[in-house]
Amino acid sequence: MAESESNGLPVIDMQDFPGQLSKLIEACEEWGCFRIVNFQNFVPQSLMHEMKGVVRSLLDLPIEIKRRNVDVIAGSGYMAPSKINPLYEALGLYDMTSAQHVDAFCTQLDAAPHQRQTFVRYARAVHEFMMDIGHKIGEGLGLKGVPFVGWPCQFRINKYTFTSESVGSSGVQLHTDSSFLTVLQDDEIIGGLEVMRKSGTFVAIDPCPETLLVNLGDIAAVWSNGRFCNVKHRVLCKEAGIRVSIASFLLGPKETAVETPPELVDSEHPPLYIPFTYEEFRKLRISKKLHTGEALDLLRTES
Ligand SMILES: O=C(O)CCC(=O)C(=O)O
Ligand SMILES: [Fe+2]
Repeated sequence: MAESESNGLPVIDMQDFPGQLSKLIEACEEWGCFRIVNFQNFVPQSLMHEMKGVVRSLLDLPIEIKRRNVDVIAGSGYMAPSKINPLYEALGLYDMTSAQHVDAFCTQLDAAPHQRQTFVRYARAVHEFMMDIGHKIGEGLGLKGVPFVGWPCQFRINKYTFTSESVGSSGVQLHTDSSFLTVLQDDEIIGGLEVMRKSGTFVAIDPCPETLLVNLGDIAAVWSNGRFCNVKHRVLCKEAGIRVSIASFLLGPKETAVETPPELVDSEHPPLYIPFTYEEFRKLRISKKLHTGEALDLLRTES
């Protein structure tokens, strides 16, 4: 798949490294979003396919069961269709790197043994994949250490009930992810995702089976000292059908402040943000209702 087939969205080939390091960094800076191909040694197609089946059946459970999926941190559990997002609902868990959290989620939803196994395999595979992308980002920036070890990973499965009557209305409103990096297995048939370029224009991210999408979030903008783009995105209903996506969010350091690697700070690039933890940031975003990255402006060194 080439950029010309993806509305200009960069396509990163996992089997072409270190050749694609500079392309990867440019994608992080200019788009904050890219498609990935040839990652089968991390996340096999068969596992993506099986996981999609599991996710569909969990999202089809009766609402009384879905409601058992309570929040561990604000916004981590079940989200029922609401006034703001009537076409959307989601299930999720706070940290897919924790066997206990995955187990608790599966128990809440009465998952069958084969569903649990698929979930555990997917969580492990996607986490390793995220760490590898993180590693490559570090390498592309010429960093010495390997960051991102021990960072929690939120997990969310999204269902959009699109009908011909809802075409043109919003599935999920414009937002940035609060995370450092999000790996998205988007629906392979039903489109609707759009990313906003820095210029303000929207680009449709059309379905592309057998690939994964990466979005960078607010923590990536902080961690990179303003170099990386926390991409704004939304989902619109453009056609009738059930749209299902699987999102895994590498959040930020667990208890310590988000730290910019020293290589990215110098007299020409002074620190842009005061030190804060991911948890503090998440609370600020929620309490101020700032979901498109503006919460970062409250944490700038000169504000
Ligand atoms: O469903 C999608 O394609 C996007 C979902 C999303 O943006 C999110 O879960 O943060
Ligand atoms: Fe998102």
